[in-house]
Amino acid sequence: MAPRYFTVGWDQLHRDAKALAWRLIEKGPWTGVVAITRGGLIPAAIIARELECRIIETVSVITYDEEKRGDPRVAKAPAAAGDGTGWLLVDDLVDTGTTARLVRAMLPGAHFATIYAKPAGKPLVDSFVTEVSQDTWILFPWDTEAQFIPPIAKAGAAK
Ligand SMILES: O=P(O)(O)OC[C@H]1O[C@H](OP(=O)(O)OP(=O)(O)O)[C@H](O)[C@@H]1O
Ligand code: HPA
Ligand SMILES: [Mg+2]
Repeated sequence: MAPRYFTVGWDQLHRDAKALAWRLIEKGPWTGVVAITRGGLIPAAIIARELECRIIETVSVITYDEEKRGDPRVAKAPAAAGDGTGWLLVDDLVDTGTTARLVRAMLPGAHFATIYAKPAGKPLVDSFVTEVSQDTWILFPWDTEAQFIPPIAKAGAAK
């Protein structure tokens, strides 16, 4: 398990996705957006809205079961997008780069954009917004919910 967590709320996710859209608008125009599902779906929706892009394609890659990494499996290949030229490929983050390597091989012409990037995956991304350390696990808003936490004094007394 990763030793530290970085919690991202909906507001921050929206802000960071819009910051990515600002970087991408000057690199376009784009034929369409390819979302790497599932994590790339919400970032792709926000970016497509900002870029006024109506064409959305998907590629589904399953690499993790919760925080455990396995062999990447393509559950759905992109139906359109050719070799990716003119298309924007969007994911929530790049971590080890396992997913990115696989998808880049399918769409070598695409511009690959993620909101967050860890050092091992950073060389595989064309555009990103925020770098986090390799030992940080990013908690996305769709994977979390708010819950009660006991006061520090009570938590300390239990030790
Ligand atoms: O750089 P990597 O080490 O490959 O990790 C990054 C990938 O892992 C997560 O997807 P996951 O496999 O959990 O599937 P999901 O998007 O459906 O949740 C995340 O959404 C990225 O796609
Ligand atoms: O840090 C992460 N957070 C959420 N999903 C992930 N998939 C790979 N790395 C991560
Ligand atoms: Mg994913």
